[in-house]
Amino acid sequence: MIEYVTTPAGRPHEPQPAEPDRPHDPDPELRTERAFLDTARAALRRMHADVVATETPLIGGEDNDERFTNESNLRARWLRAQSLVDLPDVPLFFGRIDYDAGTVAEAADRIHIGRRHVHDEAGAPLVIDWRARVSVPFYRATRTDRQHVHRRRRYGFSDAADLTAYDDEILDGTGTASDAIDAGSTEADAFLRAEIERPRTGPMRDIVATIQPEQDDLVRAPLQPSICVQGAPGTGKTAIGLHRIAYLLYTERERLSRGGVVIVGPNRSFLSYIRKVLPALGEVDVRQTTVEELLGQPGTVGTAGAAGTVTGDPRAEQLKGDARMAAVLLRALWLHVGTPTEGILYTKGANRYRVHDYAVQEIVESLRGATRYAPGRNSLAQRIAHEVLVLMERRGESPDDRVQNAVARSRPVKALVDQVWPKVTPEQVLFRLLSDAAFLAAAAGADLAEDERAELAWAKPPRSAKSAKWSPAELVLLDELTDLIERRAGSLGHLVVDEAQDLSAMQLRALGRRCRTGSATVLGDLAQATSAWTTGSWEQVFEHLEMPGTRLVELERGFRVPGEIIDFAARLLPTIAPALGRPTGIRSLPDALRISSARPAASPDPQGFLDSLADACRNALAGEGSVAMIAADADVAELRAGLLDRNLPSALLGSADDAMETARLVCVPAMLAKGLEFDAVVVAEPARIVAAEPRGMARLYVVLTRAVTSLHVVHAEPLPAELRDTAVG
Ligand SMILES: Nc1ncnc2c1ncn2[C@@H]1O[C@H](COP(=O)(O)OP(=O)(O)OP(=O)(O)O)[C@@H](O)[C@H]1O
Repeated sequence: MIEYVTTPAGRPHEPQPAEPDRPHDPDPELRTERAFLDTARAALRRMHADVVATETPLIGGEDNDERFTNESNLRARWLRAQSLVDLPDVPLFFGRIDYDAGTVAEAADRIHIGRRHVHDEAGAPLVIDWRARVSVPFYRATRTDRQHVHRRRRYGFSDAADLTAYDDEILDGTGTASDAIDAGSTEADAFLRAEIERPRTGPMRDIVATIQPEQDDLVRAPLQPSICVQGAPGTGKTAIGLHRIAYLLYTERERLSRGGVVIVGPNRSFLSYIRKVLPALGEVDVRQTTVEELLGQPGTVGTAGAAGTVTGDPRAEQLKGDARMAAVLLRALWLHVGTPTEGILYTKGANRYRVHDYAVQEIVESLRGATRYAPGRNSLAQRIAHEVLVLMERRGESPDDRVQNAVARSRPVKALVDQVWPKVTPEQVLFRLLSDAAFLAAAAGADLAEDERAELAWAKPPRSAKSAKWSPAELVLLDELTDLIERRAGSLGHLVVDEAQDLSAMQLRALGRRCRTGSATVLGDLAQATSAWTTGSWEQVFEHLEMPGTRLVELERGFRVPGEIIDFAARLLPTIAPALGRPTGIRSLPDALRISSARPAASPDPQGFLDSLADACRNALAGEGSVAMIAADADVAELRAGLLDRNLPSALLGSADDAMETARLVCVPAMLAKGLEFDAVVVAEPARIVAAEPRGMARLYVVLTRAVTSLHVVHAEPLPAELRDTAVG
């Protein structure tokens, strides 16, 4: 429970950083910019203090509406204060554009662009939000299409967010020779490279200072239609999704805050990795969750779990994620509605009214499938009651609505409804489906073959629906049944689904249901599909989400992985995703890839292998930034113990949310590597990663594409054939 405080002295007043002590800088322009930064930070502190100091008026009274209004007002102010906290390590602005004189009405021609809007006491803007329309040319203007921009300035900052340098691009060629470095984009590329190569020390950072034009196009795409980004590893999909949320909250805040915005990621480790991006962009109210949590299934998948995790029999779990299950469940539910063989006799005083079985049959048939299951039960009771009322009227009575309701609730009507259209829970229906072969056969119709039904059914059914321990895939089926029984309100304003290629058809249906009136940003890479139930085509994903008009965009320009590494990993593509384009890396690092054969495969020697692995890790740790040792899930603990024995302290990813921040060397089970990145990566024994699961080759592709600076593959067993014969040594 969050506490909202109304007094100036109370939280959420965070400590605000003071201006740093700086050595005197000889460059007057830099001095001016630094002074401007100080002014802007002071203004932000004042804005924050104003919000904290303002009393939120509370409405008296204790009824629900008044309490709700008070809570909402306090929360809104709390959120506003949070969004105005000056984060000590996040620069307040990162760029500036100088427009041609007179371009921007009611504002200066020179604007500083930052993560949020800052204004002075008189209300004049000091820093303009990057999301504002007037900021767009910062990202889009080129020398050939300069959009009235004369100069684009980018700033360099120290780790403490102190301004240390600036670089200018003069787009109209009127600058001095020294200013006019290459406006074509060498400068921009250098900035981008520096930003990408800045060593990583923990969670993901925002990319707001260097968003590329093709990314900007997606970040600023309107709320409708939904968009899907198919992108090779490191093309910035996750970054785009997060910045898009921040952008949409800026342009459509009211609409979105009504339904809410949710980002769905593959597992807790990934969510922990991305958790700081939106707060750095001033957005503190976005739910970041896994599919399991969103479906209200906490605990089914723990820290180490992942969407696409198969906990039961893999083939059965795959079938349970199959789109055909939607039809099977629908039939299974409606099979509970029987054919009435008797009518009812309703008695009131000396009068008796009979509704015949054929009349009840007609009502049941007209309702079957025309409503959700639960409201159908009520309708049946009401329609029978209506028949009774007609009989009453025929006898000259004049019954009103109250009489109809009383009849609908009467014992004979209730008994008939319970018999013909029984009350059921999702658990009862699924329990029956998976434990009663005849019922499953009837519900399956032509949708499931006999052998599939045999695989789907429980080998050892639990004793009752109540004592069943549902697997993740079964919980998704329960979610579908819940909606079939009583329609769910699906009011999310916007949904971002990352690593969407791994979701089953039934999971996608569950997500789409929660966003019936909103829109979605779907992010993923078919080549990184590792779950058994992946649908394999984006068109099918849109169909399952029930978002047929989704716009599909493909990105191939990779920012994370150097060309040398992506070329190596891409050798797997003809095997795992032959239809996809070949990714490229925007950077080339000649020594980025190393492959070490630890011992001849014929004489495996665990100690020798561990020594080689430890050497590779030590070597990686000699560079800057984060280091990961990635191995098959079953091997990680043992390999980590071997590294610890060799004096290499490390954290185990999945053991705690902040594992990536507690040690420079992180041991990562291959299953959790998706979506993450590290400056240096050491991969242990690729063949075992491939052998560990049916789509092991795709898993290896994921693992090989996590490195920003260096990848070292250590193996004793032969490499997969696609990766052999490399000149790298
Ligand atoms: N325009 C950019 N400027 C600076 N860094 C960028 C830019 N675009 C992407 N990056 C960086 O590249 C890395 C990869 O980005 P991201 O994780 O969003 O890629 P992805 O497509 O989701 O990758 P994957 O498919 O592996 O999950 C991140 O460190 C991100 O910050």
